Amino acid sequence: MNNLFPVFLKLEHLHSLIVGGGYVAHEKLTAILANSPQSRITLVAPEIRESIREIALENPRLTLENRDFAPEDLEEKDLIFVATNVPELNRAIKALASERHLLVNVADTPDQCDFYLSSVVQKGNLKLGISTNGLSPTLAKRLREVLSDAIPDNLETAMHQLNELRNYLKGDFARKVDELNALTESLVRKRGKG
Ligand SMILES: C[C@@]1(CC(=O)O)c2cc3[nH]c(cc4nc(cc5[nH]c(cc(n2)[C@H]1CCC(=O)O)[C@@](C)(CC(=O)O)[C@@H]5CCC(=O)O)C(CC(=O)O)=C4CCC(=O)O)c(CCC(=O)O)c3CC(=O)O
Ligand SMILES: NC(=O)C1=CN([C@@H]2O[C@H](COP(=O)(O)OP(=O)(O)OC[C@H]3O[C@@H](n4cnc5c(N)ncnc54)[C@H](O)[C@@H]3O)[C@@H](O)[C@H]2O)C=CC1
Repeated sequence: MNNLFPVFLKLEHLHSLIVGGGYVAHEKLTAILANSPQSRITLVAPEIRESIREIALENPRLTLENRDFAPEDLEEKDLIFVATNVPELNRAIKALASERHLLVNVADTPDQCDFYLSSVVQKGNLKLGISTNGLSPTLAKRLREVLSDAIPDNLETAMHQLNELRNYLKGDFARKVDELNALTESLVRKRGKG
């Protein structure tokens, strides 16, 4: 049983903090920016990889702080990604952040995470997030590849057409639901049932 509650965050409305500037921090950063390029992010670390500096050059909403983490870094932040190579420090940051009711992801420490990153299938406006409840990120990655291939590219056109119809039917909620359900029924009709 997977008890995680999936949500889709508008990271451009939030201010995220990444603590650490190594390989794992780079992975988190690219996962965030691949989905939400307008994210507002501050990254703090005494050593920051060149690959992260290059990303910062192209992202004015990414601020690099080249120094040790300080508790004040948690101020005015919404989401915290902890990825230093000092496990005790990661735990201490998680504790400080939780005192402030912030949501925290601690790299490689699922029991310290308030949320996990998911594997993401993107086809235009369609987005699927995949979680294995932390059991196998590799399976999540493979499923992303399988689903990316299986989902037809022309869904984008259908999505736009349904959106137009949805706007056209605005007003009478019950009628809108009936019409949209009738129109999309063929998408879910079981094979063999006509
Ligand atoms: C719990 C979670 C917390 C979180 O990080 O948010 C977590 C934890 C851990 N990951 C570890 C390892 C790896 N992670 C990946 C890849 C991804 N990991 C992601 C998410 C998550 N990873 C969350 C659960 C997601 C779920 O519910 O399924 C993805 C989906 C999203 C993303 O990170 O962007 C992204 C795939 C993106 C894509 O390609 O689609 C690979 C494979 C690879 O890189 O090729 C490996 C190596 C192989 C392996 O171990 O499977 C380790 C052990 C580290 C060690 O051994 O020391 C831990 C710690 C532990 O499990 O204890
Ligand atoms: N690189 C990998 O593929 C894997 C890494 N891990 C674990 O993930 C963690 C991070 O790994 P990497 O990113 O590869 O390490 P890394 O050595 O590349 O980066 C660590 C980062 O933490 C920063 N840091 C250290 N003290 C800090 C402080 N006081 N304040 C702010 N930042 C500080 C460093 O400046 C550096 O940027 C480690 O615990 C590592 O054991 C686990 C599995 C795989």
